[in-house]
Amino acid sequence: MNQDELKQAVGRAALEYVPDNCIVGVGTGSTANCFIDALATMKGRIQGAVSSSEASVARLKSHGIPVFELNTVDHLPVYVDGADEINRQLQMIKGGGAALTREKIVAAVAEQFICIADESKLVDVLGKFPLPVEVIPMARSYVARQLVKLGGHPAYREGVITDNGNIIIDVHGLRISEANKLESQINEIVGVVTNGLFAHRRADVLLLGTSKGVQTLK
Ligand SMILES: O=C[C@H](O)[C@H](O)[C@H](O)COP(=O)(O)O
Repeated sequence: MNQDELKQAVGRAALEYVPDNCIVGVGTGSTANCFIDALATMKGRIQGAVSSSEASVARLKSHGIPVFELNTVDHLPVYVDGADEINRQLQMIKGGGAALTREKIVAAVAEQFICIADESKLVDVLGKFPLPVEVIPMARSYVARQLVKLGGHPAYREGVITDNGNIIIDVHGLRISEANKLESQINEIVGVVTNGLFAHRRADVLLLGTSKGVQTLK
C-alpha cells in the first residue's frame, strides 16, 4: 500500500471510535481529510462535527456534514486528527499545516484523542520534524531569540498567516526527550500563542497505517 492508501485505511478505521448521534471533533491535514471522507458514510448517524480549521470546515460541508461552532458544544466524545510526528508515548508534534492552535483547543475539549497516521510518522524521539510555534506577529524576533536559548534553530515560515491571524516559527534541531517540560517552557515565552508539542494532551489511541495493516497503540 502507498502512503495515501495507508492514510485512507486509518481514516476508515477511526470510524470505530465515533459513537452514534454524537458531534465529533475533526482535525486538519491530508490524513484528517481521509477521516472526513470516511465520516461521510456515517452522515445520517451523527449530529455533525466541530472542526479545527477553515479547510476542514469546507471539506465537511462538501459532504453535507453539519458543522458546529465549538462554543455551542459542551461535549465532544472524540477528536480525530493526524500528526507530523508521534512517539511511543503518543506525544506528538503537530502544526505542519499551521492549524495547531485550533487543533489543541478542540483536542482539549474532547474526551478521547484518536491520532491517525501512516507509519512514517512514528519516531523514537520527537524533533526531526521542525516544531511549529504560533506567534503574535510583533513578537517574532523576541520569541526567536528565546527559542535559541532553548537549543533550537528558529525559522520564520514565510508567507503563512494562521486562521487566527498569527505567524509560525518552525524550530529545527531539537531532540525532544522531555516533551512535557519543553511544551511548558515554550508556552511561557511572551508572544507565543501555541506550540505544536502535544505532550500534556497526548493521543489516547494511535491508529497506525502499516504495510501489515492498521496497528492500534494505546
Ligand atoms: O497543522 C496541521 C496538523 O497538525 C496536521 O495534523 C499535521 O500537520 C499532519 O498532517 P498530514 O496528515 O497531512 O501529514
